[in-house]
Amino acid sequence: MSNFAIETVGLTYNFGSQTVVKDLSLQVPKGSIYGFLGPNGAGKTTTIKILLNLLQSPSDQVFIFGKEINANRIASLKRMGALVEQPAIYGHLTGKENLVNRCILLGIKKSKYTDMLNIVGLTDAANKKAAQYSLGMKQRLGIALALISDPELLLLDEPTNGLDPNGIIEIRNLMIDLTTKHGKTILVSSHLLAEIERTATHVGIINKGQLLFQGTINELQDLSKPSVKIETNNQEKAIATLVNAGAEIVQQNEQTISVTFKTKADMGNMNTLLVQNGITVFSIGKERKDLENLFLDITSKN
Ligand SMILES: Nc1ncnc2c1ncn2[C@@H]1O[C@H](COP(=O)(O)OP(=O)(O)OP(=O)(O)O)[C@@H](O)[C@H]1O
Repeated sequence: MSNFAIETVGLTYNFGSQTVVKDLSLQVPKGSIYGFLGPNGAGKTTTIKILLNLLQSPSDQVFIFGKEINANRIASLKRMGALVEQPAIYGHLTGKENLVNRCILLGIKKSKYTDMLNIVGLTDAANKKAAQYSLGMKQRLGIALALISDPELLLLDEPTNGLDPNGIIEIRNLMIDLTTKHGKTILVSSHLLAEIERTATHVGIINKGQLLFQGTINELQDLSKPSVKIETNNQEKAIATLVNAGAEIVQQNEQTISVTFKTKADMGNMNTLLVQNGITVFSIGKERKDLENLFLDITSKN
């Protein structure tokens, strides 16, 4: 049995003569929150549409819970819920009515709507017209609609786009609840790493249709070279002293110097060296390149 909720194998997709997805091999583990990242136009929405069979993939390139999608279309779609682009909501109906409508359409017990409102935190707004919902509430209602048939896998295309910080936090917490309390797997796309770095367990980064990185969020963090940030009373002299001793300066400004390091002992040695040369060290500490810069590095090199 496959451990992956989604697996693509060398997936390639063209719009006319433009290759939009190139040799893409995604592996989304069951139970993960998989952050599908890439700049605008990278091919994220196209990939999600292929995963939902809204665009047809060549055979043997897309597998949902281990089953080839074209040969198992209905069975695969039953296991997936999705929010792609704008949620399909009727503004003149209340949140409850939108959900009840969907239940009727899918032949699901109407009472299911209460669970859905509860999961997405809209119980208090159940009888309010959806047109009066905030953008974040609309997104949550969209997720409730996607969840109503109880799919194991949710595909969310930029669900935090246009939301204010509170709305982003609500979606973030909802995704964590859905995986930890309700056993779902989520693939969530974004063009901003910062929006998903705190929730994603796994990350796939694409640019121009190609996968540039795939792994756990910790593996992504390990890629950023650790460095030591030093603040002294004489930056010029400190830089000269460190460079003389063979240190690699990665960044410098009026207040601080960042130097690569391998072990804690290196940090101690740098401190001693500076003090012995008459420099006062105000602070010295390990730092990591922030993930957003790492993301920009990865996507701009290709
Ligand atoms: N229906 C279409 N016909 C032709 N080209 C398309 C079509 N849909 C998307 N494209 C092109 O495919 C490329 C990838 O677009 P896609 O929407 O998948 O990117 P994305 O990563 O989701 O970007 P964004 O974050 O801007 O939504 C773009 O160059 C886009 O212009």
